[in-house]
Amino acid sequence: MTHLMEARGVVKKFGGLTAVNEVSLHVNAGEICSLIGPNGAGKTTLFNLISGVLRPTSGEVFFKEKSMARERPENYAAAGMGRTFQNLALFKHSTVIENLLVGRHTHIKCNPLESIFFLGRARREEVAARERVEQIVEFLEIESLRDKIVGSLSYGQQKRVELGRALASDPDLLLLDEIVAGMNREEKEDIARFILDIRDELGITVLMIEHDMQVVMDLSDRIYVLDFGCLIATGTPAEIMNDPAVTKAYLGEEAPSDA
Ligand SMILES: Nc1ncnc2c1ncn2[C@@H]1O[C@H](COP(=O)(O)OP(=O)(O)OP(=O)(O)O)[C@@H](O)[C@H]1O
Repeated sequence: MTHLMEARGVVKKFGGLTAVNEVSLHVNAGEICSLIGPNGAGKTTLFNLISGVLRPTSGEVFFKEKSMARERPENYAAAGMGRTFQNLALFKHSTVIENLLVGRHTHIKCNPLESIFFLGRARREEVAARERVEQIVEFLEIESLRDKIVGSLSYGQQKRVELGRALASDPDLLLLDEIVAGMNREEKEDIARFILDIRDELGITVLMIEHDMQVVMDLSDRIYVLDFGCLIATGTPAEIMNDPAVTKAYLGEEAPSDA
């Protein structure tokens, strides 16, 4: 089977520290996969390597079977990779709609002259962008927030807008970095439902870093576990829950035996 995204033997060193150590993983089209591990395990660094924010010290990332080694970071969205960030990456003084339109910019192909005079292709692209953004607003149930300034929204609402911004680029693979962190139970349940719908209704594959084990166990088809930069386990939620190496990484001790 060909993988939508594959990391092969990826290493990232920061000076003397090996943050990601020979990690190989893949995500198949249509899956929801999670990347978990204790604080400092290397999850965000690995996400940054997958999404082109960082270059690996060695190893390679493939997306749609193409090596991304020479791809410029700004081309990743157009290639079909969308992501959210652990710390919100929104324009706080702009409205929700304006933020979502920024996420749509990868689909704008008109040249500056067409854009200035708002003619032909520029007009068609603008109309298409606004239509798509309105669909996302409806999908994420944020109609009442559409004209609000992002900085005035609650943290949970802003996270939902950031999810919308990532969706606006129509990604094939969506990378979610701790999307439910800081949310209350109700907000988490809403986002969990949206993640399932993103896969089932929009057909978008998801790879997420998540500390909330309830969300991880409920949503994931497969889970990868990192510890000290190394991949220590991979499997279904049931397999991961019963893996002694995972318990040891989280609790710092061997899992109790059945005996
Ligand atoms: N730019 C950097 N320069 C130096 N060290 C870094 C850099 N980025 C990350 N690190 C180190 O790499 C290791 C992995 O960090 P990373 O943020 O990837 O872990 P994480 O699993 O995402 O942690 P958390 O769950 O706390 O977000 C840590 O020891 C961290 O201090």
